[in-house]
Parts: sequence; C-alpha cells; structure tokens
Amino acid sequence: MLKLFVTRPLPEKVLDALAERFEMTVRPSELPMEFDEMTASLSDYDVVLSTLRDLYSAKVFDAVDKPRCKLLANFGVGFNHIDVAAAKGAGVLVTNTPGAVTDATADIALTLMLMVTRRAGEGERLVRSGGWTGWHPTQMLGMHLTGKRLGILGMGRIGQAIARRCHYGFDMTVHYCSRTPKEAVMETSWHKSAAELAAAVDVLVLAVPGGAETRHLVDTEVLKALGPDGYLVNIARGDVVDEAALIAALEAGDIAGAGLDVYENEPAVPETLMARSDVVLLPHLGTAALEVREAMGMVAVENLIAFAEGRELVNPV
Ligand SMILES: NC(=O)C1=CN([C@@H]2O[C@H](COP(=O)(O)OP(=O)(O)OC[C@H]3O[C@@H](n4cnc5c(N)ncnc54)[C@H](O)[C@@H]3O)[C@@H](O)[C@H]2O)C=CC1
Ligand SMILES: O=CC(=O)O
Repeated sequence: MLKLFVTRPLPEKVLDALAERFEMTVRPSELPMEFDEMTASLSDYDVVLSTLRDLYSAKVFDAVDKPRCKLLANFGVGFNHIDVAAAKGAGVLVTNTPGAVTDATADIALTLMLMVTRRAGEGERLVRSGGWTGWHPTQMLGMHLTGKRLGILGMGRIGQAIARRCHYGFDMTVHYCSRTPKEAVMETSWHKSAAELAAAVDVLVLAVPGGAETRHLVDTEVLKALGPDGYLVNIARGDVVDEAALIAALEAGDIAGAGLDVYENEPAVPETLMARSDVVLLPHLGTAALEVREAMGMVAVENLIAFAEGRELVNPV
C-alpha cells in the first residue's frame, strides 16, 4: 500500500474511501502547512493530498533531495499555491479537481451579484442593528439585476456556468474577455481586454485562474472603465485584483460596489473594505457545501487511485 499524507481534515466519505486504498496519515490541523511540514511530506510519503494555501513553492521542492512523493493531488481546482514547474522538475506530478466545483462557485458568484447590487448585506446589518424604521418607497434602493449587462473575465467552466445562470435566469446580456473568442450556447459579445470588457458592462465577474499571469489584471484602469454605476464581483483569486486600487476606486466613487469571496492576502481583509457598506465580503465560500466538498474529495481519490494503479491521471495539471 502506498503511504498517503492528507494535509487537512476532509469529509468522512472521502477519508473512508482513501483509508480503503492507502496507508493514510491525516494532519489534524485546519491551518495551512508550514515549510518543514511540506518538505517532510515530500520526503516521507509516496503521495500527498494537499489543498489551498499549502504553499508548495519552488523553495519547498528545492529543499528536498529526490522526493519520495511522486504525486500532489490537490483538493480544489485552483492550484496557484503550487509551483507546478518546480514540482515537475522534482519529479512530482500534480492533479486538481475541476468540474466538481463549477456549479457551487457559480452560485456564490450569483449570491454576491445579488447581495451587492440589491444591498442585501447592508440591509441585513440594518435589521440586526435594530435601526430599521420600516418599508418606504425610497428605502435602500439598489440596482435591478434583471436585463443588465454581465461581463465575465475568464470564460472557462465557472465563467460559463455564471453566464448561463445570468442569461437564462436574469435575462442579462453576456460579454466576456478571453484570449480568443469561444463558442457559447447563448449569444455573447467578445472583448479583447479586461478594460474594454469593463467599459461594456454593469457587473464585471472575475473567473480566471490565479497566478503570475493574472496578478492585478484588474487595476485602476479596469476599475475606472467599469465606471461609477458598475459592480465588481471576484470569486477567482484575491490577487487578480489590485486590492489597493479597488479600495481607492471605491473611495473615489469610481465604481458602485464590490462583492468579494477572495482576498489578496487571505484571510486578512483590509479594515477599509470591512468598514464600507458598498462591499459584500464572504469568507471564500465558493465550494462550501458538504456534497461539493465530498465530490471534490472523490475526484482527488480517483486521481490517487489512478496513480497507485499505474493508470493515466484523470486531472493532470
Ligand atoms: N471562490 C472559490 O471558492 C473558488 C474559486 N475558484 C477559482 O476559479 C478559477 C477558475 O476555475 P475554472 O472555471 O474551473 O477554470 P477554467 O480553467 O475552466 O477557466 C479559467 C478560464 O480563464 C481563462 N483565462 C486565463 N487567463 C486569462 C486572461 N488573462 N484573460 C482572460 N481569460 C483568461 C482561461 O482560458 C479559461 O477559459 C480557479 O482557477 C480558481 O482559482 C474555483 C473554485 C472555487
Ligand atoms: O478555491 C477553490 C478552488 O477549488 O480552487
């Protein structure tokens, strides 16, 4: 049996499936792995099931001479916390869990879109504060989402799931930016840059992968292009947005508001964002439903078993 290290507690169904096939050690902590724990995981185990914020950087791979570990099966679709080139150089394969996360993450994007445009977070706080004085015709007026223009930056699995929900559910027109135009089920408009996309829409939703290529893709120029009536929603990775530029844009009234599931220095959230009523803040809830986390886990299990049996990996990255 291969020796498996699991870096965080996982749903029982997933651990049961793993225990049948591997000699498994589960790290009990909910916190990300420390440097020494990561090097030990590479030295002492055949395979590792890691997850978000376990920062398997080039330094970690460099610190281990000939890793015993040959597969990092990541629990999550985003793998920007793993230096895949360094892993490859060290002879470590990497897999992820696409598909299992798509619908749940698209649902959280819709949650944020509705919350920020209809001022739901602000309204909930008002009720809880005891300060609500009752319905009146001009109370807390937000933006009506139905029929508005949606912009998707990153028209992949999640981006397309958001587009479907917005087009068929909210009668929104769909604009997107990707390197090349894509075939889509509904009518869409393609834009060649993030700034051009932002200028064409009422709500800009980010669904690109994180990493060096997309870092600060949303900057002052893009936010200014979105305009004083435009909303930003980020379910991708925090560093896709220049957070300082976002705060400045909100303070200057350059955009109308933002709905965020992810942050540049997660889990740290700037005080200035927390203090603003035009911002909705969620704690990286994209896939936070038991059946989704089980499905993600089972995709990781499939990859680990494929590796153990010498078969082709299901989701290599
Ligand atoms: N908030 C949350 O809990 C979750 C966040 N995510 C994030 O969402 C990301 C997307 O996931 P999927 O849709 O499954 O990935 P995907 O790979 O299917 O889609 C990403 C799309 O972005 C496009 N893209 C890449 N760079 C771009 C650029 N510079 N400009 C325009 N388009 C670009 C790609 O061509 C691709 O079509 C993940 O990488 C992850 O970081 C994923 C799941 C949950
Ligand atoms: O953020 C979550 C993921 O699956 O990536």
